[in-house]
Amino acid sequence: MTTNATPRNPPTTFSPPTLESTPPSRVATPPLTEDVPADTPRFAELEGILSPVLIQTMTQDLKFDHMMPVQAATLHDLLKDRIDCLAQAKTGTGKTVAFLLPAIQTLLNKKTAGSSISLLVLSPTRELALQIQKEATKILQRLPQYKVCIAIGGTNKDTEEKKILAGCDILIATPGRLHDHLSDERILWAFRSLDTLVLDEADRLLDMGFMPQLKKIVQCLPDKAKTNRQGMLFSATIAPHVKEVAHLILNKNYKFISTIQEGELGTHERVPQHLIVVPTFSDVAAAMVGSLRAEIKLNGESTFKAIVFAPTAALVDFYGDILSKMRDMPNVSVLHSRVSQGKRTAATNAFREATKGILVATDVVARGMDFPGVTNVFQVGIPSDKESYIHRLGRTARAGAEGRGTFIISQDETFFSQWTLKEITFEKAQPDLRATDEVLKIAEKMEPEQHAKVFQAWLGYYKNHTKGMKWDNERLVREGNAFALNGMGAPEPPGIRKTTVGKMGLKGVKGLTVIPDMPRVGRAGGGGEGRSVDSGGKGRRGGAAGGGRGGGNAGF
Ligand SMILES: Nc1ncnc2c1ncn2[C@@H]1O[C@H](COP(=O)(O)OP(=O)(O)OP(=O)(O)O)[C@@H](O)[C@H]1O
Repeated sequence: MTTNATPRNPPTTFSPPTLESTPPSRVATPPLTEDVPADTPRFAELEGILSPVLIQTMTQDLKFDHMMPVQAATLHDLLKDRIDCLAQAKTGTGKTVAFLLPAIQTLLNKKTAGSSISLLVLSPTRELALQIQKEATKILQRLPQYKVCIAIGGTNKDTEEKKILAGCDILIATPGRLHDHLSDERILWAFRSLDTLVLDEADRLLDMGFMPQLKKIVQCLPDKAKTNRQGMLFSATIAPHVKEVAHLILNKNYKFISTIQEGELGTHERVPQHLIVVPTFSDVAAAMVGSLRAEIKLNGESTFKAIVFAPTAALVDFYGDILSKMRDMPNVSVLHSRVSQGKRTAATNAFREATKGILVATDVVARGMDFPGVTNVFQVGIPSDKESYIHRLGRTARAGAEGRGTFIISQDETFFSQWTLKEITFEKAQPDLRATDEVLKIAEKMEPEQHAKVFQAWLGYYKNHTKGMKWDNERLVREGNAFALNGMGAPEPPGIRKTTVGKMGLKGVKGLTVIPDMPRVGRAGGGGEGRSVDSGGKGRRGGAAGGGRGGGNAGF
């Protein structure tokens, strides 16, 4: 499949600095403490392109002075020429405004408030959808007659429906819930003259996990050519498959605009990335504690705000429980898809507002989430892929701020740092394992059900990486058993139900304790038993029972 995509075509109207040239000089933009480049155009200079009211909002309310490079590089194509674009820029560099501003101006140019949906933005997670809704509402604060609605999973569908039907100009949605809504004729009708369709975190939405839903959504929408609908894809990473499937949303002759150098991995130069390699999986949690303590000391406790990423929901709970039992840690919260939506939203909002604290999370907040003032990102265990590493790290050092990254892996996972992330020059640091006994004492006291969950999640996750680690299934089970005994302090390796063992592809593997399936009476009991794999990535859904469909939360 070929497209006529133009590789990194520098924009013309604003002659913004191409990032390929010298690094831009910087100017402080109140009230942000971060710096933004000074040699991009100012919002105040956009008269005749943007409505005066939007310019006032950007400059007086949001106090944005200069455009960020990706905003300058795309505005002309997206707004004046209304060209379909695939846009790439590093994490935390203002992509949200880059797509919202031209799309909102198009809305103002074309529609009176409440007439029909003009802009649809799709997001891979509910949290990101809520954040984009907030951002769009801020941009429209002087035009409150235009309504920004939301369609995400885990919330009341009828309430959403009523709001959409009451006159919605902009809809921010996750694919699963939107698809559910589209079975309603009245909602379909609201899309009759859609002007703009945006995929934020496009490469995630266009990967295998979301593709079937996305195809169905596009089929439901009015014909792109007839309605002259514009397509925009934005992401910090453009995985190779994206250019092949971009035609689902974009015209054949779409433009590819990137502010990232070719061959560059796309992480910020100013983020020191530390690599800590521990001898075995059982040492990972202690190294995490040791490294957190060192970074808290370095940063100062009063402003230490960190996200600790772990591969699966069960491992997030495991690390979260350990950290929250340590007196010297700031407030610890956890976030993953098994947490109820109400708690997820509360935890997200609280962490956004907090000046200090630790959020332990899965990839559910890896992409797009803008938590101000995150000083550190820790990745504990390998992520599912290179893109995930980049997006997770991008939760710090946003909009010109400083930040630090720490990647903690066991010896067997070093294939990932050596090969998958070969462009990164890591600063190697020695593990501090002084917390080993402390961690083990806390882990030993956990309920057998929690040990079983963590063990099962661990096996399920690393089963997907046996090739990289050059392990066979027996080695996987041996390592898992050692982790259960030495890392979790379980009295013996937990048993796994027969069906689950089958689903994991571990039938007949030596060293596993297989326990009989639960009798099939309803869904009660078991506290999470019956899930096959508590998977963390790439659209693989978790197990069958209990976790809910996730409606666009990608099963993390
Ligand atoms: N022109 C600007 N001047 C100053 N700050 C800005 C400007 N544009 C956006 N910002 C701020 O920069 C921060 C990062 O922006 P945003 O969240 O859109 O990043 P992103 O590129 O989408 O990141 P990610 O790849 O993680 O999704 C936000 O707090 C946003 O309000």
